Amino acid sequence: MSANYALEARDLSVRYGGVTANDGVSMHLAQGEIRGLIGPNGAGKSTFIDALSGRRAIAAGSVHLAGSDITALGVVERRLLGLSRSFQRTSIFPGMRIGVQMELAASKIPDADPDEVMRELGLDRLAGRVADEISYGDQRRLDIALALVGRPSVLLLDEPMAGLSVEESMKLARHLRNLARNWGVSVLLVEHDMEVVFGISDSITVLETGKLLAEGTPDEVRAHPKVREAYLGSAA
Ligand SMILES: Nc1ncnc2c1ncn2[C@@H]1O[C@H](COP(=O)(O)OP(=O)(O)OP(=O)(O)O)[C@@H](O)[C@H]1O
Repeated sequence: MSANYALEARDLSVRYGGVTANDGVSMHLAQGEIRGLIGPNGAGKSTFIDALSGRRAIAAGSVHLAGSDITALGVVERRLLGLSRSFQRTSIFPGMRIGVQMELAASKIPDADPDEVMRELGLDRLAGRVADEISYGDQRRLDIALALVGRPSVLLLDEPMAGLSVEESMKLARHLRNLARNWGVSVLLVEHDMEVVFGISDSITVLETGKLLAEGTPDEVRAHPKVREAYLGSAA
C-alpha cells in the first residue's frame, strides 16, 4: 500500500529524555493531498514535522517517501529526494535579493528552475528586491518558494500563516491549493488558524499529548466527539 502514498509515517515515536513527544503516530499523505495537522499546544506537531524532515532523531517507527524507506536518511538527502519543509523565515537572508536567494537554493538541487517557482507563487515581480524590504506576507511566500525549489513531492509547513493578516493568509492558502492541484505537491500543514485548516485541507490529523486522537475529512474531524471535547470546544 505504501507505494501509493507520497509520504507515510508508521508508528513514529520521538522522545526528549523522559518526555514522549510523539507516541506511535501513523499518518499518510496521498499525492496532491493537503493534510492539516492540529492539536493543542505541546501535542507534538512540530516534533512530528521535525521527525519527518529528518531534523529530529526518532526512537521508533519508520518514514516512507513514495514507498521507499527513508528513515535512515538525513535532512539533505530527504530534500534531494523530494521531501521539503519551510523554515519560517530562518532561511531568508535579509539583505539578499529574492532572485539571488532563489538561484542559490536552486544551485544545490539538480535541474531546479527557480523562475517557475517564483512565477507560481507570484514572486517574479519581486526578484530584484531584497528580502527585508518586502512585506511580511511576501517574506513568508519567499520562505515557501525556497522550499519548493526543485519541485519537491512533499512540503511540510509549520505554521506558515503565523503573523499574517486574514487577507494574506487567504492568499497563501490559495497558493497552496494551486500547488497541490497544478504540481501535485502533497502538503502537511501545521496551523493554529482553524478556519484556514478546515477550509484548505482534504484531510486532518489531530494529535493530543503525542498520540493520534483522530483523523479524517474536515467534516469527520469536526464532528468527532473526542476532538470537540479535547480541542475545538463547542464553538467548532
Ligand atoms: N527540545 C525539546 N526538549 C525537550 N522537550 C521538548 C523539546 N521540544 C519539545 N518538547 C516537548 O515535547 C512536547 C511536544 O512539543 P511540540 O513543540 O512538538 O508540540 P506542538 O504541538 O508543536 O506545540 P505548539 O503548538 O505549542 O507549537 C511538549 O511536551 C514539549 O514541551
